[in-house]
Amino acid sequence: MKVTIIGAGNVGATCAEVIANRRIASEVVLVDIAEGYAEGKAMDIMQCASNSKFDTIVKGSSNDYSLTANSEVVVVTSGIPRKPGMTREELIGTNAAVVKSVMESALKYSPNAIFVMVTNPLDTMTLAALKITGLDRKRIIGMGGALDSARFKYFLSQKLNKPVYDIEGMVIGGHGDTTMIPLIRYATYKGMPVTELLSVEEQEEVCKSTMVGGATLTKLLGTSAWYAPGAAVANVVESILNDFKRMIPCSVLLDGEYGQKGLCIGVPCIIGKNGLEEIVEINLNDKETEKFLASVEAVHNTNKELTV
Ligand SMILES: NC(=O)C1=CN([C@@H]2O[C@H](COP(=O)(O)OP(=O)(O)OC[C@H]3O[C@@H](n4cnc5c(N)ncnc54)[C@H](O)[C@@H]3O)[C@@H](O)[C@H]2O)C=CC1
Ligand SMILES: O=C([O-])CC(=O)C(=O)O
Repeated sequence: MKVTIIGAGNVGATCAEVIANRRIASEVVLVDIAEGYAEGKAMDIMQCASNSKFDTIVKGSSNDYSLTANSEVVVVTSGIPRKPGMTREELIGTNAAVVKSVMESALKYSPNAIFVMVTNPLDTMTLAALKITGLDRKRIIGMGGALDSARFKYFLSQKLNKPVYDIEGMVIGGHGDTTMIPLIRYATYKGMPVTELLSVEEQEEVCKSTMVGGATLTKLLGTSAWYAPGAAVANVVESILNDFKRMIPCSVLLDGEYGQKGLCIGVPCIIGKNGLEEIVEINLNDKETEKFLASVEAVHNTNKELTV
């Protein structure tokens, strides 16, 4: 099982390390435009192997895509991250050009791959990848909701003072500071609705912290986060390679689901060997529907700036 990761920076290299450490794939190829960088990251990760006890082979390539040939999954993390004070949407110009160049090269060598998009602004870059390649929507999945949901569960665990492992929760909508929708009504602690365990103010605090989770870390770190993003991507890759059919909120092209068409946005998806196996249409109440429609409008507005 071979995975290519384009962009050997913070998120790409972390994802490679998680995939190797958890033995999710047998081979990982990191590709980066910066000369020597991907080779260096790959060598560093491989020098973990004897202590961390994994057999996955991690290779690096300075923009030579022949090494990526016949990957089952291609992860796209290449592009610039935001700096404190910026929105993800401000990255659109630079990153759309990067996505265009890498998609064409990657597809040439791995014509049957499933693509997992990470580059921001995520929902728009996922749509860009679809437009550039003309691939079926099943094969291009944007990773945003897996990360946002992990943050949601973390903030719930902090507020409830319970282990994160005992908490379930999902975030849908756009992967943006104001567009994501933590579904608090569906969140549970061991099956018990968190809405029965937290006050309305506490619930609002958790949702707010989740929505600005990426911005908070960007302010603290000076660049955007990588550990949780890398782990979230690895989980999506794992569900594809093993055909686990896990339900993971991902940004995919809607074709009538949730009453929407022509945009990629986070919705609950069944992720398996074909990529997007199914979109799950959960019931949204009036308030959630209103938030979803606002999120759809915001993502459409960002998409208008796309020139690829
Ligand atoms: N969807 C999500 O949930 C998340 C998305 N992101 C996004 O992921 C992207 C990467 O973030 P980081 O890894 O932190 O950035 P980074 O700057 O650490 O790494 C990006 C890498 O891409 C490489 N690159 C640029 N152009 C390239 C090209 N044409 N071909 C190959 N490699 C190229 C750079 O040389 C760099 O090594 C950003 O756009 C960031 O906003 C980050 C975290 C979460
Ligand atoms: O905040 C950012 O720009 C990076 C990202 O998407 C995240 O960490 O959620």
